[in-house]
Formats: sequence, C-alpha cells, structure tokens
Amino acid sequence: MSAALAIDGVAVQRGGRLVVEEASLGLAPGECVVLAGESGSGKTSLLRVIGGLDRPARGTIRIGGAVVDDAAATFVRPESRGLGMVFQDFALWPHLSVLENVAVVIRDRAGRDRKALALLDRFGVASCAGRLPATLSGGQQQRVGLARALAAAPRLLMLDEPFSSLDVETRETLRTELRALIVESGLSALCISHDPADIARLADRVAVLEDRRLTACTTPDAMFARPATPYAARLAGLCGGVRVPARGEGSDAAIALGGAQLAIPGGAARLAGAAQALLFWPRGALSLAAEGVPATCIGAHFEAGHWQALLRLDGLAAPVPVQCAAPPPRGAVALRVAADRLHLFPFSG
Ligand SMILES: Nc1ncnc2c1ncn2[C@@H]1O[C@H](COP(=O)(O)OP(=O)(O)OP(=O)(O)O)[C@@H](O)[C@H]1O
Repeated sequence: MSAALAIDGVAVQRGGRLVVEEASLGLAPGECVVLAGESGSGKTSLLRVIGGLDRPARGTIRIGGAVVDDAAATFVRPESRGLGMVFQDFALWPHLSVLENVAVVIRDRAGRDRKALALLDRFGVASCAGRLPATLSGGQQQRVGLARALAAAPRLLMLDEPFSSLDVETRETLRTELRALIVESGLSALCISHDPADIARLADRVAVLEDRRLTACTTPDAMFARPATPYAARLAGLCGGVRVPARGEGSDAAIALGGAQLAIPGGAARLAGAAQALLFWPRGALSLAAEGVPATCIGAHFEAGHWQALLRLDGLAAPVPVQCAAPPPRGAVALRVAADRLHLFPFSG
C-alpha cells in the first residue's frame, strides 16, 4: 500500500531564505506523526508546502503515492490533494453558520446537511449547528474545525497546533477524541505541536525540525530511551536540563554534581570533548537516600499522585525536583543518582 504521505529532500524558502533545508518523511496509512520543533523552526512553513499553499524550493511530495509537487512542473492544487486541515486559530468562515461551515466542504450535494450534522454530532457540537462561529467557545470552534476537516473525506489530516489556544481540560478531551478518530477511521495525520502531552497521547512517531533539518522520525518510547538532542529529551518528558562541569575519563564521563564526582559509563563519546554537559534523567533516576550527593531540601509539593522535593545542589543555579514517597524535612539531605540512567549532551554555550 502506498504511503499516505511521502516527502523526499524537501527544502522550503520563506522571505528569500531557506527555513527548511532538508526534510524527508513517510507516513503510513493510519499513522499519526507529531511534527515538533522550536518556535520559528519552520513547522508551519513545511505544512503549508505539503498542503499546497506554498511551493517547495526543492524536493518531491507524494500523497497516497501520487506526486503532488516536484518543485518543477508538477503541482496539484490544494483542494485536489485530498487533505483535511485544522488550524490553531480555527479558521472557520465567520459569515456562515456552523452547519454551513461543514456542509459547504462536502462534495456530494445529496444529503449534505444530514452528513454535516452527523459529523458535528460526532464531535458533540450538533446543538450549535444554527449558530455563527463567533458565538461559540474556543473548544466548540475547534470541534467544528475538526468536523469540517473531515467533511471532505480526506486521506490525510494535517493539524497546525490544533489545541494550543484551548484550556487544559478541553485540550485533553479533544486529544483523546482525535486519537480515537485516527485509530478507528484509519486516517493518517500529521500534527504540529511542541507539547509533550500531545506527543504522549497522539504520536505513533515524532519528527523533529532542528537546525533546518527534519531529524529521523522515531517512536515516543525510543525518543525517551535515546533522545538525540536536548530538545528531544525535553519533548520526551525527561527531567533536568541542568548544566554541570564535565570531562572525559577513558571511555566514561566524569561530571561534578553538587560537589560530588560521578562517573557516567560510556559517557566520554557523548561529551565530544566539551567541558560542560547538559544532564537529563527519567523520573526515578534521582532519589533521596541515607548517603549520596549532598543537597539541601528547600521544600516539597504534591503533584499528580506523588511528592516532589525541591533540592538545591552546590554549583547548580536552579533547584532540582526529586520524586519521593513523603515530603522530606527541610535542610540537609543526600541524593542517590543512578548514573547509568543519566543522559548527557555536550554544552558549549
Ligand atoms: N511570510 C513570511 N515571510 C518571511 N518569513 C517568514 C514568513 N512566515 C514565516 N517566516 C519565517 O520563517 C521561519 C519559520 O517560520 P514558521 O512559522 O514556519 O515556524 P514554526 O516552526 O511554525 O514556528 P511557531 O512554532 O512559532 O509557529 C521563521 O523564521 C519565520 O520568521
């Protein structure tokens, strides 16, 4: 079966400069890929090119196996690409009712309103059918946006930060609904987001735009186990991001943490000669113990079912949160560090 989307060697230019130098990515039918990257890294620019709103400077884009743009003579217009698009700002037509916003996209005129109403019902906004978009809440407008994106029976759904302007609860509900829709309908989706919660709930794989390149697309668990960059470590939900002095010692890396020296097995290669490292760790790799790295507990808070103690360590500007069974007393504590679970990146800032 053809890939739902295949982009090959795509470069994108905005305002006369290359914002994406090289992007290659394939999406299998029924797969959801989250496209992440820092603000300004070119995510929207890449989505616009796939959607046919702009042309690539180089490369080839295929949808369902057919070339829709080859940066030369071949160009299939956006409305003929079989895409459903959902935008951050909803982009509903303000002068049309909710029902009309969805119905107008349905190609087959027979039973248009009935089909539009069924889609609105699926997203829980059928009761808003006669209203204008401006009279709806953000969450309701985004539900209408999803219904409209599906109305043209797309092969591929493209979403540009679809939940970013919604409150936490609506965001969580819509994420779950979208995931269910993708799984049940077999739709493929490419969703721009830099929210780790979107990755956790939606992504089969994650593609990251960094330094104008799309890095290898990987599953969320592989990204958690072996993040390629500090940005990927944050996205994957690892803790930390603290900067420490470091040096190579044979094949290991020796880091200074809170006045103690720790050896990270096999860390020298990852350090690549840098004198400082950025450290990340999975929750649980740092724990309070009877003996270990000296630290000072400055307080604790309860967070989603467990306690987090805030520790100050010598030489670190920011306090380090550490999960614990009960809040420890303030003052001197010791920290056990599972050095083999630390992730290390060279830092040269
Ligand atoms: N119309 C434009 N003309 C010139 N430059 C542009 C235009 N639109 C975007 N850019 C620039 O292209 C780069 C990529 O922008 P883009 O909006 O694709 O990034 P993004 O990753 O989607 O960012 P964000 O997460 O903030 O939405 C940025 O440096 C931006 O300033």
